[in-house]
Amino acid sequence: MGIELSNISKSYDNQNWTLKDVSVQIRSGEFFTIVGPSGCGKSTLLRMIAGLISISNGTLKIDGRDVTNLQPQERALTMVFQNYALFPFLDVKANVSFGLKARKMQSAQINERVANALELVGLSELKDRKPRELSGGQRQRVALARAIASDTKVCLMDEPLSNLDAQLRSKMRSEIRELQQKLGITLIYVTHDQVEAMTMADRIMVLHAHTVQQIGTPSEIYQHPANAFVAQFFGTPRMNLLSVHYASKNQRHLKFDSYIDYLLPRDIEDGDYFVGIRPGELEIHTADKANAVIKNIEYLGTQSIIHAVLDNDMEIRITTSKNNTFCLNDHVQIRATNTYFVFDSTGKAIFFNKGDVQNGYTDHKQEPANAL
Ligand SMILES: Nc1ncnc2c1ncn2[C@@H]1O[C@H](COP(=O)(O)OP(=O)(O)OP(=O)(O)O)[C@@H](O)[C@H]1O
Repeated sequence: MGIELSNISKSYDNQNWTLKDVSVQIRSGEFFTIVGPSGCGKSTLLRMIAGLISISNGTLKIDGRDVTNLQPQERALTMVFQNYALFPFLDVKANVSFGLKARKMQSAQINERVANALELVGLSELKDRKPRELSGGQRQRVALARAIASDTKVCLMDEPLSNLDAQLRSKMRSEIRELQQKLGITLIYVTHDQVEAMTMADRIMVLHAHTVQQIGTPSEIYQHPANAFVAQFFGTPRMNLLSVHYASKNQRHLKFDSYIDYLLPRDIEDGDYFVGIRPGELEIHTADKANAVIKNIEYLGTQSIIHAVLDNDMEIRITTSKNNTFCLNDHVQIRATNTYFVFDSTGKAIFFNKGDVQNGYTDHKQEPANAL
């Protein structure tokens, strides 16, 4: 079932917008991730879709039906929460069947659905256990089984893996993705973790400062970020943003040094810009003309992250291969390769250069939010 959000906004206090004008069409069977920093309104948006909180403005349609003002149980969807929301006094199968009993379903049908759902998440053996007798990952699977057993075509998940350790989280990511594909459900998944968003989703919505910053596939968002916020949110370590002041077409006064000079497009207007370069797209050399000093080296096994300070005091991050031979306090020369972005003074992406491809930018960003 497809889900259509049209100019959805939320104000908790009638004075400030927590979210403003969120519009998107989520396709049937799509894995759609909502990502952004803490407090940007991800849970608020999910809860509005679920019907747990009211929508201040805008329209929500599920499968073409206007559900903006309907109760949660009238919206034909299920939700999996961060804390799993299991009943501690009920065993696994009773937790999974709870919603079905509430819907007055026949017990033979309930048993079949519960057995199938537990089979799918690999918990058939543990069906008589209480939640306290399960590991975190197993509890998460009970919550998933409950969503599966309900047999709705839309499932909402709010940071479902945040209580799990890194290894289990990575395993559950692929399990959830596989289940979603197998069942063909539409899944809206909230996370603050850019890696989770990138690895799981068909498409990602990036939220920040009360508005949608960009909607796109993981590769669109990584290759063509709409603005400096999105560019820095995705990718580890973060993209470097180097401020450049372009004073006249004939004479460039750059806060960085002459190595960045040639990166600005030829026909750019006077003004302040940021050149964005991912740490893996910089080269580091021992050379006569040093322009930076190494201040810190993080050894990560397959690569090292070098933190250096440029002659103009700007900090810059560079990733190198595992055979890093540089040392603290080395004077080095840092050079840009030919993959980089240019953002205007507001952070909007206006230009990118990738290998031999140079291009102006199309504007993905929505209009900024107005005050109430
Ligand atoms: N019931 C509420 N009443 C008033 N303000 C609220 C309420 N719920 C959330 N907020 C505020 O709305 C903003 C967005 O909160 P929300 O929980 O949606 O963010 P989030 O992106 O999910 O954050 P996190 O990743 O930390 O869970 C926050 O500033 C929060 O303080």
